[in-house]
Amino acid sequence: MSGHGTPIPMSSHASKGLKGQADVPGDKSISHRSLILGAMCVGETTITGLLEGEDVLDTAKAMRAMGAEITRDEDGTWHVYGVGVGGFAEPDQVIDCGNSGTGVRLIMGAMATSPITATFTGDASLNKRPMARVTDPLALFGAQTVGRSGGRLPMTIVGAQDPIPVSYDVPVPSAQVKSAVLLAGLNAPGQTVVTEREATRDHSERMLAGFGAEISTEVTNEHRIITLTGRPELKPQSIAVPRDPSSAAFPVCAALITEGSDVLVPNIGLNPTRAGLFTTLREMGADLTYENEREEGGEPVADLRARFSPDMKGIEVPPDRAASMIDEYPVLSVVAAFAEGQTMMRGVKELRVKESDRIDAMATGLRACGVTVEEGEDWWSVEGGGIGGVQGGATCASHLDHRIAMSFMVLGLATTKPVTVDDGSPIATSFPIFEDLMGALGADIRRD
Ligand SMILES: O=C(O)C1=C[C@@H](OP(=O)(O)O)[C@@H](O)[C@H](O)C1
Ligand SMILES: C=C(OP(=O)(O)O)C(=O)O
Repeated sequence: MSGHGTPIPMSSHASKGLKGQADVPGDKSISHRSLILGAMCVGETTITGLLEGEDVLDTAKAMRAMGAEITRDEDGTWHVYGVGVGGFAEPDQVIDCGNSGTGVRLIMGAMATSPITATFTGDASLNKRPMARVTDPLALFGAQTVGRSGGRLPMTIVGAQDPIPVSYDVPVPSAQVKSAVLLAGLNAPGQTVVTEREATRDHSERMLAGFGAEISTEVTNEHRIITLTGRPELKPQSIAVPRDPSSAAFPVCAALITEGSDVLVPNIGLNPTRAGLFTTLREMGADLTYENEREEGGEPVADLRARFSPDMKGIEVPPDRAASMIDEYPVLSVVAAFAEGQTMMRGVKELRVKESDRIDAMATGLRACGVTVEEGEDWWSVEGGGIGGVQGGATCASHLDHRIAMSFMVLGLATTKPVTVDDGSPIATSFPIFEDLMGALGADIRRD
């Protein structure tokens, strides 16, 4: 878990000619879901390419505490022996999900329709994040919740004894909320229906179908209506987790802003519910190409090739693209600082309730590095200074947020003076090999 250990101050220094291949780790969203769905089958699920970051390891611990047997071979293959839908055991300790919103929200959903009680907590960041968005729909299934004021962790959920299926319109664009409701629906007899107005990442829908659940999605002009039939017998799977586009974003963006760079990031999923950053960068004029485009496991995949792009222009990012790149706005704001003109990002208020208030965290650090940033509740804009136009030289706070820490480390590769973060330890939640991988490309990132 991040935030419990000693802070790791890090600095990033002007670098040139990033070169080579960046093999980024497995997808975080799919990794959490592989463990949770594996725990909800009877029999053995095998997982390769699992992201072994702290967030996912905390989910593995939680699934063990609720009765699943989970082992890891020396070669990195994971095995989950699940308990079946409705088969969770009551954990005898508090479940600590560390820094992970996905972990805690999905697990709360998965257990809320089982007759067990569980108490959840997290680190200082997670315990500030809103949980009512999940516990409100879980109450409709018959679960009861007691938490801190404002719907914060620590929080106890008493699972429903006789769960009833639910129809729920998700009021915020959130795959975590959608997924919590679907996972709760697994143990409710009958049909659970979830409606979302903006398409969010659809890994839960795809994986539930893969595990044999009866699930369908009806897409209209305004909605996506997902219908799940409860009490399926999920069938164990063999899962090869694809690489994480949200992690690929860091070496890709670093290559675009550092002179002489040419980096290949192979095997990245381009599921349209995740690929918004890459579309945006290409619209800005980035030299970012998709090589070897193919389908794997029903998902579009390509090798990304990113080269130094001195002529990028600021753009207006369409608000309806926000969900497909929600975790990538911090690093986009870094690229925007090196483009010519203004980049305007609207429809992004969800950024304020992530591991940190990401608009505030990036705006403060970028301004300290000499970049003009403006913001409102639901939007922000960055004035680009072009390549060579950003001073740097500041120490930026990471606020227990991996994406903020990594974004400032990318910034410092192309600023005139080095950029420092007060604490890089949260990087291990999603990208434990970040420093080694960036170093191997030629990025000068140091522990201070
Ligand atoms: O479902 C998921 O795996 C995730 C959903 C997103 O969160 P929200 O649902 O809060 O938008 C995203 O920010 C997070 O990193 C992973
Ligand atoms: C928002 C994120 O994660 P989570 O909500 O799972 O903490 C993220 O990884 O950027």
